[in-house]
Amino acid sequence: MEAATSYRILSQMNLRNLNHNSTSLCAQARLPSTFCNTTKASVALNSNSNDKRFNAVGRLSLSFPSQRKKFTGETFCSVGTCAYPGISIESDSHVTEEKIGVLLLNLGGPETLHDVQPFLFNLFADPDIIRLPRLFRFLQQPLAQIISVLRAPKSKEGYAAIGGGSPLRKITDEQANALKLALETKEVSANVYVAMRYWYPFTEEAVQQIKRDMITRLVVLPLYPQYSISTTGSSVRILRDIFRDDTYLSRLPVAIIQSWYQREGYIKSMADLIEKELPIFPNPDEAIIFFSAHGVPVSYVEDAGDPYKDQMEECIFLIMKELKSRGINNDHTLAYQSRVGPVQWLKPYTDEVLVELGQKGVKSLLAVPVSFVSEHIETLEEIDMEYKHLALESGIANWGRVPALNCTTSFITDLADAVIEALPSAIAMSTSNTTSEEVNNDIFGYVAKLFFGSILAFVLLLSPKMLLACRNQVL
Ligand SMILES: C=CC1=C(C)c2cc3[nH]c(cc4nc(cc5[nH]c(cc1n2)c(C)c5CCC(=O)O)C(CCC(=O)O)=C4C)c(C)c3C=C
Ligand SMILES: [Fe+2]
Repeated sequence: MEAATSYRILSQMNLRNLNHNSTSLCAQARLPSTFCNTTKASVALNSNSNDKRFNAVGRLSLSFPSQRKKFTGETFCSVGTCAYPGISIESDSHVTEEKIGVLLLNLGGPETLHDVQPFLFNLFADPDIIRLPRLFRFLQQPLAQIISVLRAPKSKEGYAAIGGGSPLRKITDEQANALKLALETKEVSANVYVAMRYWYPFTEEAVQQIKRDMITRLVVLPLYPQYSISTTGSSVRILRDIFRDDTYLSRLPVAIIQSWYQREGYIKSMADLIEKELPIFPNPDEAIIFFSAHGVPVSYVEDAGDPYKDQMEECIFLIMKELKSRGINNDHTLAYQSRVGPVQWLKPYTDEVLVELGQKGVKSLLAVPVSFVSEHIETLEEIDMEYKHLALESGIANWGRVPALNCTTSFITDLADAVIEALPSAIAMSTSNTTSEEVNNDIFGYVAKLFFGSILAFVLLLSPKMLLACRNQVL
């Protein structure tokens, strides 16, 4: 679970690496006087979307003017650098010691065939996976029991076909180690922890380790590039529940990276994988680039406001833009795989599109798994076996698939940058995560209600008719 040994970091280092886009910041923050200089001058920092301001007294604050949306109870930042409205790091002494932690969130997977049914139970017992109306929530666990038992044989077949278990834990641990090293290269030492949602190491275990290690600043990094209620949303909800009830954790400064599909490093790494794979085809220019994303039920997007579909489409757009800039102009398409149960899922469905493309005479197709950054059952079994078979059967003669990013150096380096950029925005969870705008609205709303309520009460209670009515009542 823990991919770290010891660490000591000076706050100066956080600031030195604040933003890879901003050379002026690096120059400023490297000054040894960062935390003791009493000059009040502020340095404006430019980043992609956030306005960051640093002043030489050692106070750093961030604001996110236009990116924030209210979203199922979470403060949501679509660019994904940080979830909180603002922070301040203050230091009385010359340097402040920090014990930095990075918490990687992932789904988890059964390690043996024996684990499959209990893993599925955990998954279906999650109210973010099967969304029952509040009134029927008491049915969640019995329903999870039934569905997991019914689903287990099919799932087991899949896991058996890829060696008897999910490779997710091993790959995520390797990513954690690689991220720790990448951070060290950038002079940030940190403990990197892994928290799985539905199997070992569970979120609770990782959080206990963070407490034991007395981490003083935490960056939460979900290993899902795009945000979905069913993935990042669910993991972060659990995390908030655990943190809320704990004195130490509720005061721990935390930055949550909600999504990172727009990051240049990630987009370029995906484009690299595609560029590298295209030459396997007899006519590389003619191969269709076929993005296949894990689906979600349509109701998530249409009723619950899940940004997953929009983010996925934007992500594909950015990858294709990057490829075009490299002179790669292949046709592309996006479809959704891995639907479960009888409800409508995001369309078009991967299996249906493959058949259609085959019927249209497409001969070469490069599959690109895009919603997940490690190999897992849906790449190794569903894509490499089921979909490949279906495609060949449908007349697609040349089949290729780009590997998952796993520990690709450029990708891990970019994750390290994302962590470093998020560090200064960490804020305690016990602090209300409502935005200042919302707080203002609340205050205005409260004052307005008080004002109009008082007038109404005054009019009603003191009007002669009312007084008369009251007197008649009493009499
Ligand atoms: C972005 C990634 C994922 C989304 C969105 C997602 C939503 C989602 N998944 C299910 C049901 C199942 N998922 C299963 C496995 C699984 N799911 C993801 C990723 C996303 N899921 C991964 C990476 C994995 C594989 C883990 C592994 O062991 O390798 C499974 C179990 C496997 C199977 O039986 O197919 C189920 C079931 C739902 C219902 C859902 C959205 C509501
Ligand atoms: Fe899934």
